Amino acid sequence: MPLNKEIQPGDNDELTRERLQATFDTQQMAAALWGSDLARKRRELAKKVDKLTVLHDSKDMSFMTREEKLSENARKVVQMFAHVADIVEDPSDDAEMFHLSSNAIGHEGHPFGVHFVMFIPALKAQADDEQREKWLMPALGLQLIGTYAQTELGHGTNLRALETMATFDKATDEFVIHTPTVTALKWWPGSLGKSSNHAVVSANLIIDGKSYGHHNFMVQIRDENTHKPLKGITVGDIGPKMAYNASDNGFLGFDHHRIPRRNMLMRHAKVDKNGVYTKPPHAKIGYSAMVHVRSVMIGHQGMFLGSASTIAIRYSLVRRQGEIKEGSGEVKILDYQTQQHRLFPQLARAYVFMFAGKEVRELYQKVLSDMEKGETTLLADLHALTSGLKSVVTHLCVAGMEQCRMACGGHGYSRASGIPEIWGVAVGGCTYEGENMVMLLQLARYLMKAVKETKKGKSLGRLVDYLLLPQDRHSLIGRVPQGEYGPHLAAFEHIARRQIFKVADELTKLQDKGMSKEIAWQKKAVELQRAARLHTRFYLAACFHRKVQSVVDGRIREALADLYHLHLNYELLDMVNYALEDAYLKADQVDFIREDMYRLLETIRPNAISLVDAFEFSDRELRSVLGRRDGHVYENLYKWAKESELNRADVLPYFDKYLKPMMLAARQRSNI
Ligand SMILES: CCCCC/C=C/C(=O)SCCNC(=O)CCNC(=O)[C@H](O)C(C)(C)COP(=O)(O)OP(=O)(O)OC[C@H]1O[C@@H](n2cnc3c(N)ncnc32)[C@H](O)[C@@H]1OP(=O)(O)O
Ligand SMILES: Cc1cc2nc3c(=O)[nH]c(=O)nc-3n(C[C@H](O)[C@H](O)[C@H](O)COP(=O)(O)OP(=O)(O)OC[C@H]3O[C@@H](n4cnc5c(N)ncnc54)[C@H](O)[C@@H]3O)c2cc1C
Repeated sequence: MPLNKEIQPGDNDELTRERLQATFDTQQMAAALWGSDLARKRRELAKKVDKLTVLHDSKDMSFMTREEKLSENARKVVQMFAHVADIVEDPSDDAEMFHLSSNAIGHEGHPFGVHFVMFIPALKAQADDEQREKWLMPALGLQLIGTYAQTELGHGTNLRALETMATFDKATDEFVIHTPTVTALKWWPGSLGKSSNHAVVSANLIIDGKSYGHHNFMVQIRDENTHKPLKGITVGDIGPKMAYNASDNGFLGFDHHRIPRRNMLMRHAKVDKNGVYTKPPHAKIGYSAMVHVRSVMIGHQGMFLGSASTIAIRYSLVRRQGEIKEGSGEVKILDYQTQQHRLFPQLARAYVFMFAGKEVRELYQKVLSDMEKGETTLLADLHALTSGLKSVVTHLCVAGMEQCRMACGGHGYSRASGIPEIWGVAVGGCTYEGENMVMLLQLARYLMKAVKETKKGKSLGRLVDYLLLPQDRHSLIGRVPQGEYGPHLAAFEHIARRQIFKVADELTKLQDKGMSKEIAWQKKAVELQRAARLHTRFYLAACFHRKVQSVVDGRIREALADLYHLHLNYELLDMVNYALEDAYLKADQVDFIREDMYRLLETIRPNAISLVDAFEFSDRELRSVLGRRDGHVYENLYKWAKESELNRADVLPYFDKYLKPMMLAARQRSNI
């Protein structure tokens, strides 16, 4: 029995030969990646979606207009929910539902895009019991479609500057929701433009002329039957974007629109009928829906990079171009060292991002259940971790996906590769849920606090315990027996700790000279975000280490360890300047890291296809001609191109309208 369970009759022989080289069982590797239960569920649901033709794309989405895309995904999402009980084991399992959606709908968006990822999590965390009964139950039952409307035309990052007002009117026991300026228009919320009929709206709570900062309110925006905007509400689509064009991100304005007092989400903060305000147990508890998305994004982004790696690696085993040894025939492009160096580190990143995604979800679930009991101690740790991971992972994902695209040469640039679309979706993640630089600075705030605690001999939390450890002056990389990678991980730790303390000291020095804390922060902001990045990259490497250690099966552990060691080498080289600055690493050690990385590229090469097969992306989910599981790329590229709307006729009207008259006129002039 081959270890790669992907082999099927009719496959391209080249890929079959590659698959037969695997040193591990792909289904076991899939279990390590997704968790065994989810891997099994994914496999089963993909088979069911294959059989349900109502869930299939009616044509390739690349050839559709925006309106066709919106309508197509609305059709499929409705069918998906109609059949959900036959396809998934547990419709309340977000991970299983995400995979169903990924197979049936793809990642370009659909009318329930924000409903499940923000609207429902906001209700779960912020609505009180009575409000949950009123809105959460209908929302889960798909009786209404919700969105999360926080960002405004003028402000997205600085939430304190949001302008939308919710003024309490004691006489009628209502809030008056109002958009005072054009910059106060809500701008960007997903599925708002044309699909949603309800929104969780962030607005400044004003009672008796006093502002209490922004809070969340439930607002019905469209009539349930006619779907027309309610009186006092202006709503529409904000236009095409880089990607996500099957999502109707929208704008929303209110003209003194009245809602009942009980439409403020009141699990934590409250306003009674006399206008008496009760503070929440934590000032930022109302930000929980954002933290939710940041926590799910990590694994999803890993999946996007995993998809791009699958496409590029499979294609690199089908594509032959040039010879390595003259006269011995063209080689598969994956046999070039440069191609391996371009792709395998991206594959390793995809793996670790998925592992980190799982860890962060576990912490999120813990914080959520704590919050239910009014306990918020771990909220700051979760905010710091998700802020750093969100920023570093999205940044590295899009950089990695771009490598995957370029590694596919010209065909990578075609939409047939599938990479442009997932790249466009993934790159949105650098901006939404907190612009990356801003979120890195949030983590930096936490790290600077951690330094203060460390100086008192205390730790701010588990994630920064390592700051208490003494700093080694020199690395042991290359000075310990071959195959020991402890010093590599120690180097990540050293680099992060040094940068964190360095910038903390620099801030202190500036303040000691009389500079205000805020100005000193500005002077050191670039260094601070670097500290946050290095801390997060250490977290990721340590997470990879934890995962490898936890694997029981020897073959899986060995194959994963190869990827982990490649990750350590590649990432260290990427940030080697930090280790050279204080002579922690010497030139010969850098050479050692490089040589070991090249060795690992060769070690990983025979397992390459099985490492990507282990993601178990179905062809339907991957939506890529280049990344087809069976490797039949060329004939299908030709078939795909023939679907182009431009091929509907040999001659298109613009020829007769513009080009022909121009050429005729040019010929006539030349005959004169
Ligand atoms: C399928 C794909 C769907 C995609 C859907 C996308 C949806 C969206 O994009 S929704 C909109 C998302 N918007 C954002 O993410 C906005 C980003 N901005 C912020 O989160 C905040 O404004 C901020 C964190 C940058 C600053 O907040 P602000 O309230 O102004 O901060 P303060 O200076 O008052 O306080 C800082 C203080 O608060 C702590 N903190 C901030 N956020 C949290 C949190 N979520 N949980 C816990 N603690 C938090 C922060 O750590 C500071 O603490 P101290 O250092 O102790 O003061
Ligand atoms: C695909 C997509 C989907 C979205 N979906 C939703 C949604 O469903 N609901 C919703 O409410 N919003 C949504 N948004 C909006 C999104 O959350 C915001 O765009 C995002 O938070 C960034 O805010 P901004 O646009 O105000 O950027 P800005 O803050 O204007 O950022 C511009 C630049 O200024 C810098 N900057 C800003 N503040 C600081 C600072 N304090 N320190 C240093 N640099 C700073 C940034 O780093 C960046 O370089 C979505 C956005 C996108 C792209």
